[in-house]
Amino acid sequence: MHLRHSALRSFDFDAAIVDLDGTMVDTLGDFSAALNGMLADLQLPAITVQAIENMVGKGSEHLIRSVLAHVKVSDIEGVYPQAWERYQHHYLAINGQYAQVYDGVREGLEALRAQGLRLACLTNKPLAFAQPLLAAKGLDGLFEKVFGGDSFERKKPDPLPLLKTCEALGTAPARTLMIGDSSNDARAARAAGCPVVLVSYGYNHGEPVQAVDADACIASLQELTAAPAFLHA
Ligand SMILES: O=C(O)COP(=O)(O)O
Ligand SMILES: [Mg+2]
Repeated sequence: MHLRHSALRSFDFDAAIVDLDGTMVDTLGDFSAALNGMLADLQLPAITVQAIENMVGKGSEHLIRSVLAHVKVSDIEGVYPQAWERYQHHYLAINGQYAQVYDGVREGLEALRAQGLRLACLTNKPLAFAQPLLAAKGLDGLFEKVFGGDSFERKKPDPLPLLKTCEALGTAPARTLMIGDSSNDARAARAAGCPVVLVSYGYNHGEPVQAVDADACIASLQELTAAPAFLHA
């Protein structure tokens, strides 16, 4: 594991807050199926997975607006209500069918739990999408709390969802590790006062994740437990 700040070793964590898309589950196939179903219903051109990848991470509202702009819709706000209705319809119909849990996720999280850490999932995805996805992938039992992009007034990169999640767990932000895949997660964590580790394999808006200000960058969640000093200095 590449640690950028040796101070991280001095932390003894009570909990971890784990991002969903791009961190635990590769959901690009689901996003592609739901968005292209929506576009077909609206008689608009299809979008590639590569283009979608750079738009994921800031919640569904941002995603739909970005996709409509990408296919050159001029009246985005006029089309938005129907687009959102069609997107929800398609997403809920396929949720998890074209998505895969990344290697090492289950093992890494189980090991954190075995070390006594409490786990919460915090995603910018709507809660109504996140809960069935975690259940479909058999990950739901790992988490004491699950919060979505619509659970609080503001989404990541605002610190509010992290602070609210710490409050729900009853843990101090400085003793609660954020595990994510994008600058959204890192910025929210920094502002909330949570240490933050990013995975190298997710979606970071088309930018190299190694350039993001975080405490470590890891290739698998299993690395968190392969270096016990990281967790219990
Ligand atoms: O924007 C999304 O729907 C995905 O968000 P997440 O990376 O916070 O899970
Ligand atoms: Mg993510």
